[in-house]
Amino acid sequence: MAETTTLKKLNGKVAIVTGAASGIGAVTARHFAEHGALAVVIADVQDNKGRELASSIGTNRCTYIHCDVTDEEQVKSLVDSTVHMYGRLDIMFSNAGIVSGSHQTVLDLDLKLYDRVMAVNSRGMAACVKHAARVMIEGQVRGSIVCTASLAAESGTEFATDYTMSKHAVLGLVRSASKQLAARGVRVNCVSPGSVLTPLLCDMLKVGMEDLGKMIAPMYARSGNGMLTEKHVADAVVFLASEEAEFVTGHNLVVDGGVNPL
Ligand SMILES: NC(=O)c1ccc[n+]([C@@H]2O[C@H](COP(=O)([O-])OP(=O)(O)OC[C@H]3O[C@@H](n4cnc5c(N)ncnc54)[C@H](O)[C@@H]3O)[C@@H](O)[C@H]2O)c1
Repeated sequence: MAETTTLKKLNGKVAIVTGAASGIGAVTARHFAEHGALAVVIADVQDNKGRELASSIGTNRCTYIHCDVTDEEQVKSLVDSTVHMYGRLDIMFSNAGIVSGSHQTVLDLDLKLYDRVMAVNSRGMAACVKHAARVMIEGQVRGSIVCTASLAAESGTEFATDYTMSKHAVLGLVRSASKQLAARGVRVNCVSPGSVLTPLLCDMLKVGMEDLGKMIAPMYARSGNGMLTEKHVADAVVFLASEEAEFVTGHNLVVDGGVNPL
């Protein structure tokens, strides 16, 4: 009984998770439900995967909404529909992200790919923070917004210039928004995961899931911590989203087990 009570850190909360059809977002959406969230809205562009996840969590408290975060109208509509269906918005986990299909060193920067990465990872993130914060303030909710940054948010990389720039921008957004929204009762933080086995990292490193596992396992083996998984990141997001973190805002919570390849 005591165990069940301590697990429910998000009792009664209404949450949106973007980029929730896969990887870190999918595991976090499920984790929100396990932590007692009243409702979890899964937002993504992968409709089949998003719908399957929503029904596996349970359609009584989980809904899938198609939302391309590069389109501000779709983001506004996602937030408004959530408030319409569930009466409020307590938590926004703004997590959708992509990488370019090429290595993107500065000398070879393909600016069309650059624009796409910035549109999802930076502009999309800003739209989610903007519209979530507006409805939280309007509903007088002491809300929590958590964005997904990256280890690449605070360090340069050998390649992926566009991705690195887009994640640096997330830190600027979180630090500014947290200052602007503190007096209105809305907290804004981010998580910065190390390498996690997801389709995004496969795309970035141009390998399949099995080979990716073989590539990153030795790095984690050296640390003695075991592999970093989506669940470790989800635990950090639940903490930031919960009232346990009620005095935490403007923070970048690095989740890498002390193994930082950058
Ligand atoms: N996997 C890692 O090692 C790692 C490390 C640091 C940060 N991150 C960040 O974690 C976040 C989640 O990535 P992941 O690793 O779980 O990858 P993933 O590819 O499994 O998930 C990303 C999700 O975002 C969705 N998405 C892409 N474009 C979208 C758009 N325009 N609108 C809405 N949804 C969109 C995808 O459909 C997908 O479901 C990203 O922001 C990524 O940059 C990942």
